[in-house]
Amino acid sequence: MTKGFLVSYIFIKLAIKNMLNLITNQQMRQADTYTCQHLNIESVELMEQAAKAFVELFIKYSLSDKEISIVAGKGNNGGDGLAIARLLHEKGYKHIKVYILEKFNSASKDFSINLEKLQTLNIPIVYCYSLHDLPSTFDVVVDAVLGSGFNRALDSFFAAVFRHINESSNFIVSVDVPSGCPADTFDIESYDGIHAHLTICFQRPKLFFTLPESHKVTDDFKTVSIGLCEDYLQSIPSDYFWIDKGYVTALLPCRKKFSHKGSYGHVLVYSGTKTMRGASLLASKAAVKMGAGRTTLLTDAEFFPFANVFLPELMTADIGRLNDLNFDKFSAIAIGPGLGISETSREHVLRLLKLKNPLVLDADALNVLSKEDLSGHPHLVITPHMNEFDRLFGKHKTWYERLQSAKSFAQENGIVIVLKNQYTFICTPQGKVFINSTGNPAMAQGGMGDVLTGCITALLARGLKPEEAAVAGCYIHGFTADLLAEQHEVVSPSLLTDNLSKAISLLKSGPHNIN
Ligand SMILES: NC(=O)C1=CN([C@@H]2O[C@H](COP(=O)(O)OP(=O)(O)OC[C@H]3O[C@@H](n4cnc5c(N)ncnc54)[C@H](OP(=O)(O)O)[C@@H]3O)[C@@H](O)[C@H]2O)[C@@H](O)CC1
Ligand SMILES: [K+]
Repeated sequence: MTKGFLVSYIFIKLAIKNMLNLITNQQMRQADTYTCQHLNIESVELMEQAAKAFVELFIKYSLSDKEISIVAGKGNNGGDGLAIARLLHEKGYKHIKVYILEKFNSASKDFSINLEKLQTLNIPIVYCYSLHDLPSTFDVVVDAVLGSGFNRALDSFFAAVFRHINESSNFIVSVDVPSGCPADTFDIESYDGIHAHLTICFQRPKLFFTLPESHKVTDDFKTVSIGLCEDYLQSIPSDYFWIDKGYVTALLPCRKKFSHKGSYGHVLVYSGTKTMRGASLLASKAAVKMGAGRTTLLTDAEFFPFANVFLPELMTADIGRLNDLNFDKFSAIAIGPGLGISETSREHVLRLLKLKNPLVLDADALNVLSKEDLSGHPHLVITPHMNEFDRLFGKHKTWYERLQSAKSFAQENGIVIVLKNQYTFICTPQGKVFINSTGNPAMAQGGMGDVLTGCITALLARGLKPEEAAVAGCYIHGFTADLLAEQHEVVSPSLLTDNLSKAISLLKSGPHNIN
């Protein structure tokens, strides 16, 4: 092993180790106990740290002139709420009122300690025995009724309180999880808990928040570190990982001195039907901007002049002379964007599946296949959206079920499935799911998937493994759009593609401002 290789190997290992593994509520509670024992601190100190971390983020929302109602239960989530009330008071917040729901069998020790501290301050506390003890409207609610200890169906009192808060508040911020949220069971069918505008999670985002069904529970979520032992958390087994910047930057290959175009791989993009060639042009341009050494567009000879004017860097190959084409020279191939559904399309895709070149299948390349066609290729990435996925793998009632199908198929067949979502899931042959943390609604426009296909294919051509190319491609695609969305209401696929290379530089170096 050379020294340079060894250094980058260690760096990548460390980056994986430091990536956030998503864990269950139960495991989080074990981490809570472990941290207290290991650091020799009382659990109430951990509660103080959690409340501080919450407040630090909360004050960034500039709500100090609003009336803040802290609605608390009597477990530790409620204890957090009381500590938050005290800390906001210390920060100079003038309009704080605390409502304690009295329908709990008992109070936790740390709740009681925080209640005692709160009672010494000039903050109104209302003890609520019925719905009538709550005001008719709220401005800002800090929801601290139930957290990870939520363990059974809500009774009519809690359901009525939560309905009232949902219907009569301007802004609801939940502590750790929205009260009543089925974070581990994913059972959202008849949800009657809090619908937060923002949830501030402790230490880890919840897997549930990455599933589209969670829109009933929270509009947005942010995660704050509360000082739990990271080494212990990282040792908890999990199949789900939240992709972060450090992991992706460690994956990206450097452009080295004395390198040349041959050092960065050769991408082949199959062009689509005459009416949808824009899709393959977008994929090709994304491959160029993502740093592939060469990119060739396979298309009809009559289209060569248009392709060359659109993107002079593109090379062209004649689809009419396919039998003369030496596929061995391509380091990675993309097919699907604008392909069209036909028997000929299916023949093209099946031919590519017989080759060993790293391959990305998207859109119509998936629409002409069945799932049986997808096994046996050693370097295959497929990038379906929900409908494409369900056509191949059958209808799914929930996103959690869909995710489980993708996870097991990827593992059983040794392929990478990029299941597109606001938080795209990348399911790997090792049975892991990487969850992409970048991207935003400004990207919702036709052609965006074609750009993603180009990004992933270029990274494959540059030598990344299929799961690495998929993870890095998704992250950079969304990261570029996030930077652009600060200045643009809509981030079109062309705009995103034009800025890919700049965004990669910023990703590696910061600061994160694209202009
Ligand atoms: N993990 C960490 O690292 C840290 C966690 N921290 C915080 O602690 C929170 C977890 O606290 P927790 O364990 O006390 O549980 P919590 O959510 O307050 O609820 C318990 C109470 O609710 C009750 N109850 C349950 N279901 C119910 C229902 N359907 N309807 C009615 N009642 C119901 C239950 O009743 P019981 O089952 O005992 O009868 C009990 O009284 C966590 O989310 C975070 O905010 C931080 O402070 C520090 C670091
Ligand atoms: K809560």
